[in-house]
Amino acid sequence: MIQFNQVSKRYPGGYEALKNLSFQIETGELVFLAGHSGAGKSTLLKLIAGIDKPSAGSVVVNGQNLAAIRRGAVPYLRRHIGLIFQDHKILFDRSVFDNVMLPLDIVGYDRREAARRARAALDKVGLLGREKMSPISLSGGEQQRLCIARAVVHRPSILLADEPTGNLDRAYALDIMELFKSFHQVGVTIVISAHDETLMADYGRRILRLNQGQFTQ
Ligand SMILES: Nc1ncnc2c1ncn2[C@@H]1O[C@H](COP(=O)(O)OP(=O)(O)OP(=O)(O)O)[C@@H](O)[C@H]1O
Repeated sequence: MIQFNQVSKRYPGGYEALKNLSFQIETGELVFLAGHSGAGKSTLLKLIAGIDKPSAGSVVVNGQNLAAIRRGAVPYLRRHIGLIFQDHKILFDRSVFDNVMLPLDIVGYDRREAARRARAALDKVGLLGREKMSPISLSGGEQQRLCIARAVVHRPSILLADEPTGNLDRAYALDIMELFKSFHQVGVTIVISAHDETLMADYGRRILRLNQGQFTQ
C-alpha cells in the first residue's frame, strides 16, 4: 500500500511542486496520474520511490515511512519497486540481454538465476529473440519494452512508470498499456503517469489529476 499524508514537496529555491497531498493506493491497484507538464507527476513518483523526500508530511510504502528510514535501508526498499523513468537511459554499448541483467548484477544475484530471470522478463515483453542485439537496433516502442523488462526483472511488487507512452504512437502505446495490464493481473501495484488522458479513459481505472501540485477532479 502507498499512503501520502499531507505531503508537500518544496525544491531548493523555494518552488512548491506538491501541496499538501493526502491519498492512498491499495496493494494491487492500477492508478493513473494525470496532469499538465510541470504539474508534479514526476515529483510524486520520486517520493514513492524514495528518490526524493517530502518537505512536509509522510509517505508510507509497504508499511514503511520513507521519511523515517535510514539511508542504508533505501536500496532494500527499492528492491520492491520497479521504475520506468524517462531519464533512466538504456546502455547502448551493451546488448539487450545485458541491459536487463544489470539490475540483478548490481545486487549480486547468482549469475545463472539472473540469466534465467532476464530471459523470462525479455520473453514477457516480446524481446527474447533480440537479446543479443544492441539496443540501437530496436524501435522506440521496443526500447520502451526493454526499459519495462529491466524494471520488472527483480519482480517488484510496485511498478512506477513516468510517461511510459509519451513518445509512442497510439498502436505502440496500447501495446505498452496491455503489458502493464498483464502485470496488474498478477497483483503488481502500478502507477502510470501521463499528460494525455485519452489512453487512460479506456481502462476505467482511478485517475489522480494533478494541477500545479494539487489534486483536481
Ligand atoms: N530538482 C528540482 N529542482 C527545482 N525544481 C524542480 C525540480 N524538479 C522539478 N522541479 C519543478 O517542480 C515542478 C513539477 O515538476 P515535475 O517534473 O514533477 O512535473 P511533471 O508533472 O512530471 O512534468 P512533466 O510532465 O513535464 O515531466 C516543475 O515546475 C519543475 O520545474
